[in-house]
Amino acid sequence: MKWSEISIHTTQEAVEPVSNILHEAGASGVVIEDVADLMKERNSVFGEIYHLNPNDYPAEGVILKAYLPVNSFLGETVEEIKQAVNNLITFDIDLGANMVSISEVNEEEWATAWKKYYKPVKVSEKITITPTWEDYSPVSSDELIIELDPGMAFGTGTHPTTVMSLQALEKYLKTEDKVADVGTGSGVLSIAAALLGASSVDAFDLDEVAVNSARLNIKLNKVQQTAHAKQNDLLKGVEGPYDVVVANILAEIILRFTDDAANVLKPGGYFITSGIIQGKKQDVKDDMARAGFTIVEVLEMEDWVAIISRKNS
Ligand SMILES: C[S@@+](CC[C@H](N)C(=O)[O-])C[C@H]1O[C@@H](n2cnc3c(N)ncnc32)[C@H](O)[C@@H]1O
Repeated sequence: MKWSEISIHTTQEAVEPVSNILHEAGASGVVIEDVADLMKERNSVFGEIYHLNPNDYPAEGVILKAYLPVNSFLGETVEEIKQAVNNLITFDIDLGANMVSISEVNEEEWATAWKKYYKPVKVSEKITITPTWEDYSPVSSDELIIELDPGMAFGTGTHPTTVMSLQALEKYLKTEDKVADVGTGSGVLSIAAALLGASSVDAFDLDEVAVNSARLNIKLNKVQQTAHAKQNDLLKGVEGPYDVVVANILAEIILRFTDDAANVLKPGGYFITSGIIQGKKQDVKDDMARAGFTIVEVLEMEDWVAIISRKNS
Protein backbone atom coordinates (compact mmCIF):
# COMPACT_ATOMS: atom_id res chain seq x y z
CA MET A 1 0.00 0.00 0.00
CA LYS A 2 1.18 3.53 -0.73
CA TRP A 3 1.08 6.09 2.05
CA SER A 4 1.11 9.82 1.90
CA GLU A 5 3.14 11.75 4.41
CA ILE A 6 1.54 15.06 5.34
CA SER A 7 3.97 17.45 7.05
CA ILE A 8 2.90 20.71 8.58
CA HIS A 9 5.51 23.19 9.76
CA THR A 10 3.95 25.28 12.49
CA THR A 11 4.39 26.64 16.04
CA GLN A 12 4.42 24.90 19.44
CA GLU A 13 1.16 26.71 20.24
CA ALA A 14 -0.60 25.12 17.28
CA VAL A 15 0.53 21.53 17.98
CA GLU A 16 -2.66 20.44 19.69
CA PRO A 17 -5.26 21.93 17.32
CA VAL A 18 -3.29 20.88 14.23
CA SER A 19 -2.82 17.35 15.63
CA ASN A 20 -6.57 17.15 16.20
CA ILE A 21 -7.19 18.13 12.58
CA LEU A 22 -4.84 15.38 11.39
CA HIS A 23 -6.52 12.84 13.68
CA GLU A 24 -9.96 13.88 12.48
CA ALA A 25 -8.74 13.44 8.90
CA GLY A 26 -8.07 9.80 9.72
CA ALA A 27 -4.41 9.80 10.78
CA SER A 28 -4.03 7.47 13.70
CA GLY A 29 -0.81 8.94 14.96
CA VAL A 30 0.97 12.25 14.67
CA VAL A 31 4.74 12.55 14.93
CA ILE A 32 5.96 15.84 16.37
CA GLU A 33 9.49 16.90 15.51
CA ASP A 34 11.38 19.92 16.68
CA VAL A 35 12.72 21.89 13.72
CA ALA A 36 15.93 22.65 15.62
CA ASP A 37 16.58 18.90 15.94
CA LEU A 38 15.68 18.35 12.34
CA MET A 39 18.18 20.95 11.21
CA LYS A 40 20.88 18.70 12.59
CA GLU A 41 19.78 16.04 10.15
CA ARG A 42 19.14 18.55 7.41
CA ASN A 43 20.83 16.66 4.63
CA SER A 44 18.77 13.55 4.97
CA VAL A 45 15.55 15.08 6.22
CA PHE A 46 15.28 18.15 4.07
CA GLY A 47 16.95 16.64 1.09
CA GLU A 48 15.11 13.36 0.89
CA ILE A 49 11.79 13.88 2.54
CA TYR A 50 10.81 17.48 2.02
CA HIS A 51 12.61 18.16 -1.24
CA LEU A 52 13.07 21.69 0.01
CA ASN A 53 16.02 23.98 0.33
CA PRO A 54 17.02 23.90 4.03
CA ASN A 55 17.71 27.63 3.84
CA ASP A 56 13.99 28.18 3.35
CA TYR A 57 13.35 26.83 6.85
CA PRO A 58 13.76 28.94 9.97
CA ALA A 59 15.43 26.97 12.77
CA GLU A 60 12.36 27.11 14.97
CA GLY A 61 8.89 25.70 15.35
CA VAL A 62 7.75 22.13 14.97
CA ILE A 63 6.90 19.79 12.17
CA LEU A 64 3.88 17.56 12.56
CA LYS A 65 3.86 14.49 10.39
CA ALA A 66 0.99 12.13 9.78
CA TYR A 67 0.41 9.31 7.37
CA LEU A 68 -2.71 8.68 5.33
CA PRO A 69 -3.30 5.83 2.91
CA VAL A 70 -3.23 6.87 -0.75
CA ASN A 71 -6.78 6.29 -1.96
CA SER A 72 -9.36 8.08 -4.06
CA PHE A 73 -10.33 10.39 -1.15
CA LEU A 74 -6.78 11.59 -0.47
CA GLY A 75 -6.94 14.78 -2.55
CA GLU A 76 -10.17 15.81 -0.87
CA THR A 77 -8.84 14.96 2.60
CA VAL A 78 -5.68 17.02 2.07
CA GLU A 79 -7.76 20.00 0.94
CA GLU A 80 -9.91 19.65 4.07
CA ILE A 81 -6.79 19.53 6.23
CA LYS A 82 -5.42 22.73 4.63
CA GLN A 83 -8.77 24.46 5.03
CA ALA A 84 -9.12 23.40 8.68
CA VAL A 85 -5.55 24.49 9.47
CA ASN A 86 -6.16 27.89 7.88
CA ASN A 87 -9.40 28.24 9.86
CA LEU A 88 -7.32 28.15 13.06
CA ILE A 89 -6.19 31.70 12.33
CA THR A 90 -9.76 32.76 13.13
CA PHE A 91 -9.15 31.52 16.68
CA ASP A 92 -6.02 33.66 16.91
CA ILE A 93 -3.72 30.67 16.91
CA ASP A 94 -0.25 31.53 15.66
CA LEU A 95 0.49 29.05 12.90
CA GLY A 96 4.01 30.32 12.21
CA ALA A 97 5.29 29.17 8.83
CA ASN A 98 2.12 27.11 8.29
CA MET A 99 3.68 25.14 5.48
CA VAL A 100 1.85 22.02 4.45
CA SER A 101 3.77 19.57 2.30
CA ILE A 102 2.79 16.20 1.00
CA SER A 103 4.93 13.39 -0.23
CA GLU A 104 4.28 9.80 -1.11
CA VAL A 105 6.13 7.13 0.80
CA ASN A 106 6.10 3.44 0.16
CA GLU A 107 5.29 0.75 2.68
CA GLU A 108 8.92 0.29 3.65
CA GLU A 109 9.73 3.97 4.21
CA TRP A 110 6.50 4.38 6.16
CA ALA A 111 7.20 1.46 8.43
CA THR A 112 10.74 2.70 9.01
CA ALA A 113 9.47 6.19 9.87
CA TRP A 114 7.09 4.72 12.43
CA LYS A 115 9.54 2.28 13.93
CA LYS A 116 11.47 5.20 15.37
CA TYR A 117 8.50 6.38 17.41
CA TYR A 118 6.22 3.44 17.92
CA LYS A 119 7.02 1.49 21.11
CA PRO A 120 4.97 -0.74 23.45
CA VAL A 121 2.46 1.36 25.40
CA LYS A 122 0.45 0.33 28.46
CA VAL A 123 -2.93 1.88 27.71
CA SER A 124 -5.02 0.60 30.59
CA GLU A 125 -4.77 -1.45 33.76
CA LYS A 126 -4.46 -4.69 31.77
CA ILE A 127 -3.84 -3.83 28.12
CA THR A 128 -0.48 -3.12 26.49
CA ILE A 129 -0.26 -2.37 22.79
CA THR A 130 2.96 -3.32 21.12
CA PRO A 131 4.17 -3.10 17.53
CA THR A 132 4.78 -6.50 15.96
CA TRP A 133 8.53 -5.94 15.60
CA GLU A 134 9.11 -5.36 19.33
CA ASP A 135 10.05 -8.38 21.38
CA TYR A 136 7.81 -7.56 24.34
CA SER A 137 7.42 -9.77 27.40
CA PRO A 138 4.42 -9.26 29.70
CA VAL A 139 5.25 -7.76 33.07
CA SER A 140 2.41 -9.47 34.94
CA SER A 141 0.43 -12.67 34.34
CA ASP A 142 -2.92 -10.90 33.73
CA GLU A 143 -1.48 -8.43 31.20
CA LEU A 144 -3.24 -8.54 27.80
CA ILE A 145 -1.08 -7.78 24.81
CA ILE A 146 -2.41 -6.45 21.53
CA GLU A 147 0.03 -6.62 18.66
CA LEU A 148 -0.53 -4.10 15.90
CA ASP A 149 1.42 -3.70 12.73
CA PRO A 150 1.00 -0.13 11.53
CA GLY A 151 2.45 -1.27 8.23
CA MET A 152 -0.89 -2.80 7.48
CA ALA A 153 -3.33 -0.97 9.75
CA PHE A 154 -4.53 2.52 10.46
CA GLY A 155 -3.82 2.71 14.09
CA THR A 156 -1.09 2.62 16.62
CA GLY A 157 -3.95 2.21 19.10
CA THR A 158 -2.58 4.93 21.32
CA HIS A 159 -4.69 7.93 20.31
CA PRO A 160 -6.56 9.30 23.37
CA THR A 161 -9.92 8.37 21.85
CA THR A 162 -8.78 4.76 21.39
CA VAL A 163 -7.19 4.63 24.84
CA MET A 164 -10.42 5.81 26.51
CA SER A 165 -12.42 3.23 24.52
CA LEU A 166 -10.04 0.49 25.66
CA GLN A 167 -10.28 1.64 29.28
CA ALA A 168 -14.08 1.64 29.10
CA LEU A 169 -14.16 -1.83 27.50
CA GLU A 170 -11.93 -3.12 30.27
CA LYS A 171 -14.27 -1.67 32.89
CA TYR A 172 -17.71 -2.48 31.46
CA LEU A 173 -17.32 -5.61 29.34
CA LYS A 174 -18.22 -8.87 31.06
CA THR A 175 -17.10 -12.36 30.11
CA GLU A 176 -19.32 -13.90 27.40
CA ASP A 177 -20.67 -10.51 26.27
CA LYS A 178 -21.63 -10.04 22.63
CA VAL A 179 -20.00 -6.92 21.23
CA ALA A 180 -20.35 -4.68 18.16
CA ASP A 181 -17.43 -2.38 17.25
CA VAL A 182 -18.62 0.36 14.91
CA GLY A 183 -15.80 1.99 12.90
CA THR A 184 -13.27 -0.67 13.75
CA GLY A 185 -10.30 0.80 11.81
CA SER A 186 -7.29 -1.33 12.74
CA GLY A 187 -9.59 -3.66 14.73
CA VAL A 188 -7.89 -2.72 17.99
CA LEU A 189 -11.10 -2.43 20.04
CA SER A 190 -12.46 -5.72 18.68
CA ILE A 191 -9.21 -7.50 19.56
CA ALA A 192 -9.34 -6.00 23.06
CA ALA A 193 -12.98 -7.09 23.49
CA ALA A 194 -12.09 -10.64 22.46
CA LEU A 195 -9.08 -10.75 24.80
CA LEU A 196 -11.24 -9.40 27.63
CA GLY A 197 -13.55 -12.40 27.27
CA ALA A 198 -16.32 -11.43 24.83
CA SER A 199 -18.04 -14.46 23.30
CA SER A 200 -18.44 -12.76 19.90
CA VAL A 201 -17.37 -9.47 18.36
CA ASP A 202 -18.75 -8.00 15.13
CA ALA A 203 -16.36 -5.36 13.76
CA PHE A 204 -17.84 -2.96 11.20
CA ASP A 205 -16.22 -0.34 9.02
CA LEU A 206 -17.35 1.50 5.93
CA ASP A 207 -13.85 1.54 4.52
CA GLU A 208 -12.78 -1.64 2.77
CA VAL A 209 -9.10 -1.00 3.56
CA ALA A 210 -9.96 -0.76 7.25
CA VAL A 211 -11.93 -4.01 7.11
CA ASN A 212 -8.96 -5.78 5.55
CA SER A 213 -6.50 -4.39 8.09
CA ALA A 214 -8.88 -5.31 10.96
CA ARG A 215 -9.05 -8.86 9.58
CA LEU A 216 -5.27 -9.10 9.43
CA ASN A 217 -4.82 -7.75 12.95
CA ILE A 218 -7.56 -10.04 14.31
CA LYS A 219 -5.68 -12.98 12.84
CA LEU A 220 -2.32 -11.69 14.05
CA ASN A 221 -3.73 -11.62 17.60
CA LYS A 222 -5.29 -15.07 17.18
CA VAL A 223 -8.84 -13.99 18.04
CA GLN A 224 -10.39 -14.91 14.67
CA GLN A 225 -12.68 -17.45 16.36
CA THR A 226 -14.35 -14.62 18.27
CA ALA A 227 -14.00 -11.44 16.20
CA HIS A 228 -15.18 -10.97 12.62
CA ALA A 229 -14.76 -7.84 10.50
CA LYS A 230 -17.32 -6.85 7.90
CA GLN A 231 -17.86 -3.85 5.64
CA ASN A 232 -20.98 -2.03 6.83
CA ASP A 233 -22.35 1.49 7.18
CA LEU A 234 -22.65 2.00 10.95
CA LEU A 235 -25.32 -0.45 12.23
CA LYS A 236 -27.47 -0.47 9.09
CA GLY A 237 -29.15 -3.87 8.70
CA VAL A 238 -27.53 -5.18 11.90
CA GLU A 239 -29.85 -6.96 14.30
CA GLY A 240 -27.90 -7.90 17.39
CA PRO A 241 -28.72 -8.27 20.18
CA TYR A 242 -25.52 -7.03 21.82
CA ASP A 243 -24.41 -6.46 25.39
CA VAL A 244 -21.92 -3.77 24.35
CA VAL A 245 -21.67 -1.43 21.35
CA VAL A 246 -18.41 0.49 21.12
CA ALA A 247 -17.81 3.30 18.63
CA ASN A 248 -14.78 5.54 18.42
CA ILE A 249 -16.01 7.81 15.68
CA LEU A 250 -16.75 11.53 15.41
CA ALA A 251 -19.66 13.00 17.39
CA GLU A 252 -21.48 13.97 14.18
CA ILE A 253 -21.47 10.30 13.16
CA ILE A 254 -22.44 9.00 16.64
CA LEU A 255 -25.51 11.23 16.50
CA ARG A 256 -26.57 9.45 13.30
CA PHE A 257 -26.95 6.06 14.92
CA THR A 258 -27.87 6.43 18.60
CA ASP A 259 -31.34 5.01 17.79
CA ASP A 260 -29.85 2.03 15.95
CA ALA A 261 -27.51 1.41 18.90
CA ALA A 262 -30.50 1.45 21.26
CA ASN A 263 -32.31 -1.02 18.97
CA VAL A 264 -29.50 -3.58 18.86
CA LEU A 265 -28.55 -3.36 22.56
CA LYS A 266 -30.14 -5.53 25.24
CA PRO A 267 -31.77 -3.59 28.11
CA GLY A 268 -28.94 -2.65 30.50
CA GLY A 269 -26.38 -2.96 27.66
CA TYR A 270 -23.56 -0.44 27.35
CA PHE A 271 -22.96 2.04 24.53
CA ILE A 272 -19.32 3.18 24.69
CA THR A 273 -18.73 6.23 22.49
CA SER A 274 -15.48 8.08 21.95
CA GLY A 275 -13.95 10.47 19.43
CA ILE A 276 -16.08 13.34 20.75
CA ILE A 277 -14.56 16.81 20.93
CA GLN A 278 -15.37 18.93 24.01
CA GLY A 279 -17.65 21.24 22.03
CA LYS A 280 -19.92 18.33 21.05
CA LYS A 281 -20.09 16.65 24.48
CA GLN A 282 -23.48 18.11 25.46
CA ASP A 283 -25.05 17.30 22.06
CA VAL A 284 -24.09 13.64 22.45
CA LYS A 285 -25.27 13.52 26.09
CA ASP A 286 -28.63 15.05 25.15
CA ASP A 287 -29.08 12.62 22.30
CA MET A 288 -28.28 9.63 24.53
CA ALA A 289 -31.03 10.67 26.95
CA ARG A 290 -33.48 11.15 24.06
CA ALA A 291 -32.67 7.67 22.65
CA GLY A 292 -33.31 5.93 26.00
CA PHE A 293 -29.86 5.79 27.56
CA THR A 294 -28.58 6.80 30.99
CA ILE A 295 -25.05 8.25 31.08
CA VAL A 296 -22.92 6.22 33.48
CA GLU A 297 -19.50 7.78 32.98
CA VAL A 298 -17.75 10.52 31.04
CA LEU A 299 -14.00 10.18 30.44
CA GLU A 300 -11.81 13.05 29.27
CA MET A 301 -8.30 12.98 27.88
CA GLU A 302 -6.61 15.99 26.34
CA ASP A 303 -9.42 17.64 24.35
CA TRP A 304 -11.30 14.41 23.76
CA VAL A 305 -14.35 12.97 25.50
CA ALA A 306 -15.73 9.44 25.79
CA ILE A 307 -19.28 8.90 26.99
CA ILE A 308 -20.43 5.57 28.41
CA SER A 309 -24.20 5.12 28.46
CA ARG A 310 -26.47 2.31 29.54
CA LYS A 311 -29.69 1.37 27.77
CA ASN A 312 -32.65 1.88 30.08
CA SER A 313 -34.53 -1.30 31.02
C1 LIG B 1 -11.26 7.17 14.62
S1 LIG B 1 -11.30 5.68 13.67
C2 LIG B 1 -11.41 4.51 14.99
C3 LIG B 1 -10.57 3.29 14.76
C4 LIG B 1 -10.52 2.31 15.93
N1 LIG B 1 -11.84 1.83 16.30
C5 LIG B 1 -9.85 2.92 17.14
O1 LIG B 1 -10.54 3.11 18.16
O2 LIG B 1 -8.65 3.21 17.09
C6 LIG B 1 -12.94 5.73 13.02
C7 LIG B 1 -13.27 4.65 12.01
O3 LIG B 1 -14.66 4.79 11.65
C8 LIG B 1 -14.82 4.43 10.29
N2 LIG B 1 -16.10 4.99 9.80
C9 LIG B 1 -16.37 6.27 9.46
N3 LIG B 1 -17.66 6.37 9.04
C10 LIG B 1 -18.21 5.12 9.13
C11 LIG B 1 -19.51 4.58 8.83
N4 LIG B 1 -20.49 5.35 8.37
N5 LIG B 1 -19.71 3.26 9.06
C12 LIG B 1 -18.72 2.48 9.53
N6 LIG B 1 -17.47 2.93 9.81
C13 LIG B 1 -17.22 4.24 9.62
C14 LIG B 1 -13.58 4.99 9.63
O4 LIG B 1 -13.34 4.33 8.39
C15 LIG B 1 -12.50 4.70 10.69
O5 LIG B 1 -11.87 3.47 10.45
